[in-house]
Amino acid sequence: MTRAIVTHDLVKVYPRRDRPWWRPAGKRPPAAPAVDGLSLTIPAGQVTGLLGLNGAGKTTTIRMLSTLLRPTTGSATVDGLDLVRDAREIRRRINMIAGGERMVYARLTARENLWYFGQLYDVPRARLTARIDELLALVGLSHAADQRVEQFSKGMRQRLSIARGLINEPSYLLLDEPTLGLDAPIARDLRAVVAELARGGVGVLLTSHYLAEVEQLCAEVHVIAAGRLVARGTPAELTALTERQHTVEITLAAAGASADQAVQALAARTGAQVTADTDEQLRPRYVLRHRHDLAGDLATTVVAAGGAIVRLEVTPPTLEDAILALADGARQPEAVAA
Ligand SMILES: Nc1ncnc2c1ncn2[C@@H]1O[C@H](COP(=O)(O)OP(=O)(O)OP(=O)(O)O)[C@@H](O)[C@H]1O
Repeated sequence: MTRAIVTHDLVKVYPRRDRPWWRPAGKRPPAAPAVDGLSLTIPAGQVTGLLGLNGAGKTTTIRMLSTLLRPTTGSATVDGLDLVRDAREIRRRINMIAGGERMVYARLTARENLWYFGQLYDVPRARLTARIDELLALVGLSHAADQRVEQFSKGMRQRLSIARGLINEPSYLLLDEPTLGLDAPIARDLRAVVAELARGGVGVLLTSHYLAEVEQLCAEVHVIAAGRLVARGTPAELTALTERQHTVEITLAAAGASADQAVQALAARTGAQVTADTDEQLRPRYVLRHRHDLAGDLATTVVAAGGAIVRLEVTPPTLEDAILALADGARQPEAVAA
């Protein structure tokens, strides 16, 4: 059996809360599902991204996979174990870290918190003491181990939440915006830890609004919109899928008929869209849009035609463009196929 979390047609409909208690439920339309038939695979040993705009259903999916929320219909397995029937066993193998949430107790010290959660996860006592020390060192809290959490800064609490999420040495780690609100160096350390865990065989599911983080860590990304899968692929594949274009902007020192002809000829030959105007200093400026980066060709052509380049700037398509386009596409009748 390949080790993975596999979901089949997972659906979650939250009960409607906008009905006053005296009004009968019968006539109202049911609430739209927050997750609507989601089938995905989160393999062991890699980081898999789950992306979508606000309200797409990412947190709901993570809460179902962490057994905190029961699916309305559909099923999921974790290394072959059933999400609902084997929830107790699954809880030992899975953990979740949610950014901005402090899933630790203020009245307890850092060490006491980890001891408490370790017991909850049935970590053997003989292992637990050493594990707590390792984790406190990992998140840079060894010096504050015996301080009460109420005296901690926000960043320290978040770091302790990360240690809590790793206490049971999970086989699968569900990360919901894990670096939200973290200082850049701590966020970078956390990314390094996540990459290392994946290399060691842990299966990680990551949601993040920091797309650079997603591009850096994720082997594969699932994009969801309104609870449904709209696309799947490597970050590079998704970026290419949307056919967003490279934009090359070139500014020349002075107007010249042959440089102008050269730019227009290149655009005609490649099928690039071209617009011509002038900058604030009235120097000729051209903007070319094409699926490929034409900067090299453009520079060579212009120089060969005697033009002097004062500025050349390329804007490649980004994963952010892709997510926006995919989410947009999902609202149109013919959605981008997954
Ligand atoms: N407890 C709840 N009760 C009712 N509806 C909910 C509840 N939690 C979430 N929803 C709804 O379910 C949908 C999906 O929400 P969810 O939080 O899973 O999205 P998300 O992709 O995590 O969004 P975000 O990026 O904003 O965190 C939204 O329409 C949201 O309003």
